[in-house]
Amino acid sequence: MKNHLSDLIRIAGAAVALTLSLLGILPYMIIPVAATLICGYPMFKEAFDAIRERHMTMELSMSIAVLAALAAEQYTTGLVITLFVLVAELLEHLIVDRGRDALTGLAALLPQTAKDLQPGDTVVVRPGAHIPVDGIVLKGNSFVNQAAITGESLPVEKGPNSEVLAGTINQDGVLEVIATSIGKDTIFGRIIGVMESVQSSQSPIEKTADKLAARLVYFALGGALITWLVTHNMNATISALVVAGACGVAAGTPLAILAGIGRAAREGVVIKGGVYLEQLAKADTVLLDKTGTLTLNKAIVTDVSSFNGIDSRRLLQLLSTGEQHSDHPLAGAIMEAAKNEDIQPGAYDNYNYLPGKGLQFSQENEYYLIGNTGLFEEKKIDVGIAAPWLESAREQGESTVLIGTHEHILGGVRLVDLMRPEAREAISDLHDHHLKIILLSGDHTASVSVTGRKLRVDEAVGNLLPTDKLAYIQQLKAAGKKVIMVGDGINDAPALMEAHVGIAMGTASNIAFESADMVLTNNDLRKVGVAIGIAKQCMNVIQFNFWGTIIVDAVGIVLAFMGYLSPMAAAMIHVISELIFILNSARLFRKR
Ligand SMILES: Nc1ncnc2c1ncn2[C@@H]1O[C@H](COP(=O)(O)OP(=O)(O)OP(=O)(O)O)[C@@H](O)[C@H]1O
Ligand SMILES: [Zn+2]
Repeated sequence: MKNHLSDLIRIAGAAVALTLSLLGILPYMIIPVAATLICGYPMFKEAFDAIRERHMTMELSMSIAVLAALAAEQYTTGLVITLFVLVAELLEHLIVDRGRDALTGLAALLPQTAKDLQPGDTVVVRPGAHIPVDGIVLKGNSFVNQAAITGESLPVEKGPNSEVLAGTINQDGVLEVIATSIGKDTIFGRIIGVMESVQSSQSPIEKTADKLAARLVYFALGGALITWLVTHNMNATISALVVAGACGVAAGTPLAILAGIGRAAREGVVIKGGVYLEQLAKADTVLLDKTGTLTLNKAIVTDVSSFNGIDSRRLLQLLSTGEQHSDHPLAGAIMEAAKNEDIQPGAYDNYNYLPGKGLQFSQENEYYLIGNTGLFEEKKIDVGIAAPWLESAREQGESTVLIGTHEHILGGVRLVDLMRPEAREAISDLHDHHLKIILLSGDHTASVSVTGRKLRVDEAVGNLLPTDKLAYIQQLKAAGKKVIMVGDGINDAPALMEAHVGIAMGTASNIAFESADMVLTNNDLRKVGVAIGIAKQCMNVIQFNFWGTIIVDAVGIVLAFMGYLSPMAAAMIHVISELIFILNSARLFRKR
């Protein structure tokens, strides 16, 4: 605010001097010249710095114009141009700061009390209070307003075992919460961290904007030079210098990016940099992981079958022994099924996880395999006896997990994974953005195809190991595709990093937050389409400002050359057109 105050004092000073000299009260040149030089000091200083750093800014062409006016004894003109520049800068700062405050103001919400807390501590949150930590509810029931973080407009009901997020507001009940992360490690803390880093780094389009702004200064200088050489008309030359603005490009571009990222954050999408906003707008292909991304990670065992006469309780017990430490979604379902039958997992001697295939373990000198058909084929174990059972599962779009020894197959379980309720709508939104949608999965191709047909995706590819997913993306990129990958962030980390834009689901996983370029904080798949819409709107605004500025500057210089523009009219066009472009960017802060 303090630099705004000095701006205001300068503006007032210049305005008083202008009024006095217009009224003829101060006929001497000394006052308007002194007022111009003193009030215009910040502009002259920036122009001087620009020359030293060999970096073109509009302050340079404006300063040349003002000095030329003073030299030609057009004191009023010099003062008016200075006044316009000062007013324009002040308005521009006010608009940009207002936008920035809307985002960094969030940081003030990060509860201070959290500093003394540790993960594992219990906090009591009263009605109306901000929840200070990310955590799990131990006791109590309440509705919580999560709009600031996930963009959900309706309060969300919370009870024992619900997850709560720092920075959200507890509405009506008392909640006892056990902290899982605090301060900067909370989702809210990370969002703020991302916002800060976005403001300190430049995306490619911002660099383009800076280059364009510099070219426009050369353009103005060149236009003025030609005008002087051809017409020898000082007024026309000053007008040519003054009419060309570039702030709509130079300041409007970062403002639009910030606004887009800020709006996405309020919708529950954290975007880690302007570059991803650009990539989102250009994307033509979306790859969706199946398990955990399109499905809820809440698989249910629908059938346990034995193929060699082995008792089905014994089968479940072996399965739970193998799966007890796995965090694969299918493992969770198997553990749940065993628990429902009061079956306890047993002890094992050796254990190996086989990514994308399953696992093996040994117990009392017998080796067991648990996993997909690919794993059994690899170990040359005949699964012929299970073929009809496998086929009927796949026709239903169900997943299967087989269990066997190294000699023969013992049995298998069928599982259904519940589809996210919004998956279908999310996919149709993506189609509306003209994207090609491909389902990628480690699950069997037949059941992936069934899911793909249900969801109306363009292609469905199964039997992919995590490395195959990576290769698939590399292939698309080599073919010139702009690829978005949406995954659940744990086994998809390499694919998320390889895609132009990697989007992770989920609030909890650390790995997701690190390896992805974007995070959907509320797991709502529809927000991918929302983010793409915001990104496209942002890029349209930026392009509009680019072309608008080029056209206004070019037409202005031509009019000045032809002698149709007074310096005052030129200054007016410069300032008003720039303000329009900056307001065009600021418009993005508003919700649709
Ligand atoms: N712990 C496990 N127990 C049994 N089978 C497993 C296990 N882990 C992996 N598998 C088998 O390997 C396949 C591929 O696993 P992976 O984790 O690569 O993909 P996914 O998460 O199942 O599917 P998606 O690629 O759609 O997320 C699974 O479909 C399953 O058949
Ligand atoms: Zn300007």
